[in-house]
Amino acid sequence: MAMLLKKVWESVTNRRSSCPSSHVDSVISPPGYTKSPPPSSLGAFDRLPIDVVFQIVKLVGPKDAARLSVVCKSWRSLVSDDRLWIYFLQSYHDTWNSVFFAETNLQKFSSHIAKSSFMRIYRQRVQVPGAVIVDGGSGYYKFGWSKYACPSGRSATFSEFVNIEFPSYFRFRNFFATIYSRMQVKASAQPIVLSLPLRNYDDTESARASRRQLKEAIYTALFDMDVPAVCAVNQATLALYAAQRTSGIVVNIGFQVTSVVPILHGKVMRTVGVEVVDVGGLKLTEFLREQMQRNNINFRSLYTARTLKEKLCYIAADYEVELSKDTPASLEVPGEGWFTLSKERFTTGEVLFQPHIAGVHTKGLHEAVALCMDHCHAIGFTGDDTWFKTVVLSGGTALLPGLVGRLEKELHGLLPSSISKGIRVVSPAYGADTAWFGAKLIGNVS
Ligand SMILES: Nc1ncnc2c1ncn2[C@@H]1O[C@H](COP(=O)(O)OP(=O)(O)OP(=O)(O)O)[C@@H](O)[C@H]1O
Repeated sequence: MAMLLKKVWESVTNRRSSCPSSHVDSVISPPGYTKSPPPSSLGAFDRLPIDVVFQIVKLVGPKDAARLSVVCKSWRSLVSDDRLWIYFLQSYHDTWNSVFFAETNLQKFSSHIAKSSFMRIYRQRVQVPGAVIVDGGSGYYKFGWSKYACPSGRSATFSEFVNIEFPSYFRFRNFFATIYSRMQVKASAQPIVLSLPLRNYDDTESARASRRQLKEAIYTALFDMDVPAVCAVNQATLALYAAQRTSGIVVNIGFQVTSVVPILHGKVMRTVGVEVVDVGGLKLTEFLREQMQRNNINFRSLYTARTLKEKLCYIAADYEVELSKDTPASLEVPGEGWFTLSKERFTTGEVLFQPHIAGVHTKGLHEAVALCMDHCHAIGFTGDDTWFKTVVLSGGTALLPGLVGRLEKELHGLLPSSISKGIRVVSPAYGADTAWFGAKLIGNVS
């Protein structure tokens, strides 16, 4: 292998003087994701099959591949191949593995941006500084950099800012100023990609006005802080992008409520209707606390109940069958001691499907999703009856083990086979940080 690489460089050095040089900047492939035509002559490398030369270039890496492009037209043609740079994007940087999806699927939503070659896209990734990413969840906000693998910080929104969803200019100024100071970055230095909370879902004039008001308050607060560019997208659409899809139904199990959001080609289908269930992560924690108090399990803080919920609870595949089983499990909570839960482990999550057991009078999660699918099917505007059959879960509570299988099972039980055939429930790829990852993906689009 060392010999082969040596040969590449000898060939490069010999030919650099004889070939007309060109700069990497000028290399732009035709629109689309293309394969370059076979190069005319690669000198000594002509004796090797082109696939082998291609493999060698993969091995030399992106930096040296870019250098090869200035040797002559033949090498430039070879190393401009989109497949090579897609390979580099996906293999050389853990945090860039979604760039290919973003560039091929999300870029088309901004028709004014001309398509670039993947070689150019790669170079932009190296040169352009990242964006600040903020997911202002109603329970927990997450912030960080688009170039980083995960959020650099998370904090409880409700305890610090009471409720950031009410469009108050000063509340937003305070919220963003806190984040910029924690990130130790000047607001004017970076663009920001922001996830908007899912509120006022309806397709009515007053709901539209209230969404506009929320956006305006956010934009005004940010531009008054001299932020150079703002991109704000709703949480559900970002969760869908994080699952590398642009159409489907997003089920965001939020802090206070659960939203079932149909999205087609990146657009929330408000005409179909967004279903809202008044159960979220907080309700489950409170219900576990009540059960523990009832069963004389002593603890000091609500955070203990939350930890036990996150570490020991699950969703039963069949609630009635589970009730007849012995299901104890124990966990040590630092500062509080050991706790053992039994039936509480699955009765807590069952509130999502049977809210009445926690005294909440609303439909179950499966019923809300089935209703949404039924509406999507009835409207049927695309001629494609499959786009709504992928259900993408998001939010921390969606991490409860067993949720995917149970939701699929309930949907098959509720819907006629014409609708339920082909349904797939997708677990949240990034749990509570799902919207943050969707925003990061947008922050990385050229
Ligand atoms: N592994 C887990 N299992 C169960 N629940 C979890 C887990 N991880 C986090 N949660 C719960 O998820 C909830 C927080 O979720 P998340 O951060 O998605 O809310 P949010 O983004 O603030 O809400 P919203 O979508 O309403 O803005 C909390 O109730 C937390 O206890």
